[in-house]
Amino acid sequence: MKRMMDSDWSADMQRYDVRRPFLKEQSIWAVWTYRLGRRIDSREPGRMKRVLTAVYWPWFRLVETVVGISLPKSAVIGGGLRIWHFGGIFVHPQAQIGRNCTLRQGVTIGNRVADGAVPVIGDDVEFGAYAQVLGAVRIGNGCRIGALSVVLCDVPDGATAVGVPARIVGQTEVNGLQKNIQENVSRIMRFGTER
Ligand SMILES: CC(=O)SCCNC(=O)CCNC(=O)[C@H](O)C(C)(C)COP(=O)(O)OP(=O)(O)OC[C@H]1O[C@@H](n2cnc3c(N)ncnc32)[C@H](O)[C@@H]1OP(=O)(O)O
Ligand SMILES: N[C@@H](CO)C(=O)O
Repeated sequence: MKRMMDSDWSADMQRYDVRRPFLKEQSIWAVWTYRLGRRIDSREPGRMKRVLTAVYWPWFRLVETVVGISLPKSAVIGGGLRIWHFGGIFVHPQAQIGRNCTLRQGVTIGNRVADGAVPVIGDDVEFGAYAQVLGAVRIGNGCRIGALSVVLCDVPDGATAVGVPARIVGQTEVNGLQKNIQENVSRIMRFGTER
């Protein structure tokens, strides 16, 4: 069978910058399984696709249960996914995650209520351990979500969101735009006291 090139998987592997990652990082089993599911879904309809899909489901359930990482193949996740550690990681089947994002143990990207809308995550986003991002929120490019934070609102490009519910505590330069909320807030406060 012709080997299919999967540039997203190649990008994932680059982020797992260790020798023999399959022996050292359980999370790569889940990432590999997710990419396999996407490749099967992209095949032309036919008997082979049906057979592969039928075999895929028990394999997916086994890996999901063993490593505690649920990456449904219907979710859209860009290349360069890096998951540190494992356990309690759930991505909603309709979620969208950009390129080069980093997840950690306990992260949930899902809805706020059953059948509710789900997050859209930009590129280069870092999720701290046990971060929860819930509902119809947009997380911009280059954001950082603090450990144990619960994000219920949009987070602009380059911002750091922390706490329950999450608040923005900082913003860095993304795409050439200098933004720093903390600086702007102190400037406004200084202006207020100097008048
Ligand atoms: C086995 C392992 O090691 S697994 C690895 C686990 N580690 C992680 O998951 C790392 C996640 N990283 C974090 O949560 C970090 O604190 C970050 C990235 C959110 C912020 O880091 P920094 O930019 O250095 O922010 P800094 O430490 O200056 O904090 C800024 C403010 O946010 C607060 N803050 C930072 N992180 C959090 C958090 N997770 N929850 C609540 N508040 C937080 C700080 O107290 C500070 O508040 P203040 O301005 O009122 O004093
Ligand atoms: N480097 C790891 C530490 O365990 C992380 O960022 O999660």
